[in-house]
Amino acid sequence: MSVDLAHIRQVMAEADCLYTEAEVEAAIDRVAVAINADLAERNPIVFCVMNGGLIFAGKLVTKLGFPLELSYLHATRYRNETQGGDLFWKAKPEISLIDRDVLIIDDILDEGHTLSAIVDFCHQAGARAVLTAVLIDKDHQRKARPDLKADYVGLGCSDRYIFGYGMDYKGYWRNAAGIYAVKGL
Ligand SMILES: O=P(O)(O)OC[C@H]1O[C@H](OP(=O)(O)OP(=O)(O)O)[C@H](O)[C@@H]1O
Ligand SMILES: Nc1nc2[nH]cnc2c(=O)[nH]1
Repeated sequence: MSVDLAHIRQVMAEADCLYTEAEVEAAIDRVAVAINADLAERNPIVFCVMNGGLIFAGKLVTKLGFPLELSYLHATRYRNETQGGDLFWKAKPEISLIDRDVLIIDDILDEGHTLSAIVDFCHQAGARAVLTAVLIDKDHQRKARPDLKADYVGLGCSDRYIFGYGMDYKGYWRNAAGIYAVKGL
């Protein structure tokens, strides 16, 4: 499928900026302070959820001042679309989780099916504790479970389709240095 780059550029030009780069960086700092306070003695395995978690995870882990192991996993249910479907595992963790404390880092908690499935997987794989950090939590009533929350949340947003800081619009603008909402979505 060919990509209409003019459309991709137009989406950026018309988008609403929800958070500037400075605001996102301040949120990442706050999350790092909380995680440093909680996990410094727990020798965690930290997983970045690809692709969207890449920027948040990369920035966050450099602010964590304690020993940790860093890896990635790849589960997707949007696959460059703006509507979610079934969860598809592209890469499961290979490192043993038995009796380990695990921190999952992702960009967004939307309906939460992705994070729930990843947390369940880690528990089934023998993790002692599974904690979650998301850059942004979307506010609506469609969570996979009503009580679904991440342990560490940088920012909140209204129920719109957002991109930037790792989050894509049709595979693009993960590189945007701010968090934007698509006009009309
Ligand atoms: O809370 P949910 O409704 O499950 O949605 C959140 C997930 O959706 C996005 O992933 P996506 O499947 O788009 O893959 P990507 O990370 O490669 O963009 C995002 O990175 C989260 O992992
Ligand atoms: N880019 C992006 N990915 C998502 N995955 C779930 N919700 C969203 C969203 O609003 N934006």
